[in-house]
Amino acid sequence: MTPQGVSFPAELTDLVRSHIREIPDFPSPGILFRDITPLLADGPAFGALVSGLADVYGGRVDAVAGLESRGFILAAPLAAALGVGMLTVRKAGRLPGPVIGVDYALEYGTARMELRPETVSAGQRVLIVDDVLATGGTGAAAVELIRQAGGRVVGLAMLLELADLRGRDRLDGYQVDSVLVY
Ligand SMILES: O=P(O)(O)OC[C@H]1O[C@H](OP(=O)(O)OP(=O)(O)O)[C@H](O)[C@@H]1O
Ligand SMILES: Nc1ncnc2[nH]cnc12
Repeated sequence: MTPQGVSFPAELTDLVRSHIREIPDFPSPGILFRDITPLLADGPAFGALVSGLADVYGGRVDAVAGLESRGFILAAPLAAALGVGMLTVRKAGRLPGPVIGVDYALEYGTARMELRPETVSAGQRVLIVDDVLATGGTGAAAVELIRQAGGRVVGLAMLLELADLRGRDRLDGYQVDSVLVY
């Protein structure tokens, strides 16, 4: 697949930027945490974000995969707005079986993501959605899971991208669209 990025309206990017809080040394020393809760708490801003994403991806995807847990908050309303199903990529031990799993490293700590392969149809065009692209470990794990389950990853939509952490490099060959890049 040739990655062809989509562009989000500048007003949407500005709206998101103005609703993100930056917290130094959370959840551990040296991490600058980008807090999306002010954006979620602002109804018109959150609505504009979901509408903006739906405008861009409408007609292009058959399912939206949300990555636990903050990715769920964005993926669920987007899937509903697009009229497609939502796939839940969950942290280890949360989904009843049968599941497939992939281990990965985070900016802070390690984790394992799981997916119920029965929720994915063969060849389904899946958009992966998450709030933050940092090292790319979570996104790469999700790509692997969707692929193993028989889905076709058409891209990854990220609310925020922390460019210094080069997560995009781990997603080489996939379309990665970020509303706001730091
Ligand atoms: O690109 P990466 O380095 O993999 O990091 C990005 C991931 O880290 C955060 O999730 P976290 O595991 O902190 O969980 P949460 O969404 O449950 O807060 C964030 O929501 C992304 O999913
Ligand atoms: N710096 C950060 N802020 C918020 N969420 C994150 N997930 C991974 N790194 C993060």
